[in-house]
Amino acid sequence: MAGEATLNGNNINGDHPAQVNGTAEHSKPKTGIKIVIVGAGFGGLCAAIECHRQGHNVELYESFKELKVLGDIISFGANAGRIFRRWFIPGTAERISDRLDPLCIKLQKYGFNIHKYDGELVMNQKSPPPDPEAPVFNGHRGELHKTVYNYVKDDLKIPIRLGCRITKYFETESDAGILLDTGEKVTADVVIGADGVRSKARELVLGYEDKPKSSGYAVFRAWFTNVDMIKDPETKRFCENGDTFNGWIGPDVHFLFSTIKNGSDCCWVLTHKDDADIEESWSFPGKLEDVYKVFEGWDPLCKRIVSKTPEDKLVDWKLVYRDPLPRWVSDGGRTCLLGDSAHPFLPTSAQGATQAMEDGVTIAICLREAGKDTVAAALRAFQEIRYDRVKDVQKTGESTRDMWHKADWDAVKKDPTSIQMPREDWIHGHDAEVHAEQVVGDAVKKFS
Ligand SMILES: Cc1cc2nc3c(=O)[nH]c(=O)nc-3n(C[C@H](O)[C@H](O)[C@H](O)COP(=O)(O)OP(=O)(O)OC[C@H]3O[C@@H](n4cnc5c(N)ncnc54)[C@H](O)[C@@H]3O)c2cc1C
Repeated sequence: MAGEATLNGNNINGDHPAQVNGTAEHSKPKTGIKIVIVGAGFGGLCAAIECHRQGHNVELYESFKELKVLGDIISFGANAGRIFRRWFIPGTAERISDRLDPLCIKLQKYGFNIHKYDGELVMNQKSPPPDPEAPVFNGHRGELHKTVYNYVKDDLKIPIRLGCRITKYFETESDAGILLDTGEKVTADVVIGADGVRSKARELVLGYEDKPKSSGYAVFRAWFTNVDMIKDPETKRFCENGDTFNGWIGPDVHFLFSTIKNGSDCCWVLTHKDDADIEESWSFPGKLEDVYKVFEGWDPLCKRIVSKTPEDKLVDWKLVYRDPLPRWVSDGGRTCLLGDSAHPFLPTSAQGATQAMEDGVTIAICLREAGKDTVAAALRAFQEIRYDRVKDVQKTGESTRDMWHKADWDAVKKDPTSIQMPREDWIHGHDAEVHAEQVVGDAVKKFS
C-alpha cells in the first residue's frame, strides 16, 4: 500500500510509508512535549505508544510493582485492530498484531450460538469476514496486556516506573505534575491520568471526589484450562474441534462461554443482578454454589460447564458505572483523564479497552497539532473530538444488556436476528487516527 493516497504522511492504512518495508524510525519528528502518563493499563500503554509515534517525550508511572497476568477475557473490536496494525516492532516489518493474533479466539468456522436460557438454540450468528487491516482480538486480558506492555518497555524503550502510587495531581501555569507516595514530585508539560475506574486524577480535573457507583449488576467470571471439560462426554465437544462461542440468555441474566487457543482454554462470564456495596473493592473470589443459584430453571448444560471450573479461578466482579463526567480536562488545561478514568464501560459494550485506545490515538495527534506552547488547546480539542462518541458507545453497553435481559421470546421466534450481538459500523468501522487527523485542525483552533 506504500505510495497510495496519503494523510499527513501516512498512507490510507495509516502506516508510515517507510515502515511498510520495516526499516523506518517508529516515530515522527520530536515535538519537545514532555508527557507523564499515570497507569499502565491498555489506556495508558496505548497513549504512551501513540504519543511516542507522534514524536512526544513520554514517561509512564504505575502503582503495581510487577506485571501480573490478571483477568480473563477482554475484547478489542475492529476499531482497536486498526490501531494495533499500525504498531511496528522498530526496525522490522513485524507488527504487534502478529504477536496478539495467536493468543486470540478464532470463530470463522463456528460463529456464535445464541440459546434461550432453557437450552433452545435460537440462532447461529456468523462472524464477519476477516479484515486484515482491522482484525478483531478477543483473548486473555493478562496475556494481551503483557504483550503490549513488553512492546512499550522492550521494543519502544519508553520509560515505565513501577511501584509508584500517585497520591496527588497538581498544576501551575507552566507545568503539570504528580506527587508519588514516596514524596517525590514529577512535572511535565502534560499529565494524562489513565488510572482506571478509581482515578485519583479525577479529583484535580473535577475539583471534587467522584466515586463510581454500582451498576446493579455483577459478573461471575473464570478462565481455566480444559482438563475437566474434555473428561466429560457432554462438554468435550467444546474443546475438540477448535474454538467455540455459545451464549444463553434469560431474564436479567446472560451467560457467555468460549473456548480459546484451539479449545485448550475455557472462559465463561455470567452477568446477573447484584446490588453489593462496592465502597472498598469490586472484585472478590467467587463461589460455585452462588453461580449455581443463578442457574435455577436453566439449561443443565450451563451448570455442567461451570462445574468444570477450579473454584480458585472464579471471580465475582461487581460492575461499577458512573454517569458521564462533565469534563475530562482540568481548569489549567494541562491534566486530563483517559480511558476508564474518564468513562468506565459495561462489558456488554465490548468496547471499554478499545475506546481507551481511541483516546490515546486522539490525544497524541491533538498534542502534535497544537505544539508545546498550546497544550491546553490540545487537551480541550481531545475532549471535544472524543466526548460524544464515547457517550454514544457507552450506551450500547446498556442497550445490548437490556435487549438480552428483557427479550420478548415470541418476537424472537419471529425474528431470531433481533437478539444477535450488535456489530455496528459506526463503532467498528471508525478509524480513530484518520478521524482525528481530519478534525484536529479545527478542534485545536477552537480552543487556541
Ligand atoms: C487487574 C485488572 C484486571 C482486569 N480484568 C479485566 C477482564 O478480565 N476483562 C475486561 O474486560 N476488563 C478487565 N479489566 C478492565 C479493563 O482492562 C479496562 O476497562 C480497560 O482496559 C481500560 O483500561 P484503562 O487503562 O483505562 O484502565 P485500567 O486497565 O484499569 O488501568 C489503570 C491502571 O492505573 C493504575 N493506577 C490506578 N491508580 C493509580 C495510582 N494512584 N497511581 C499509579 N497507578 C495507578 C492501575 O494499577 C492500573 O494498572 C481489568 C482491569 C484491571 C486493572
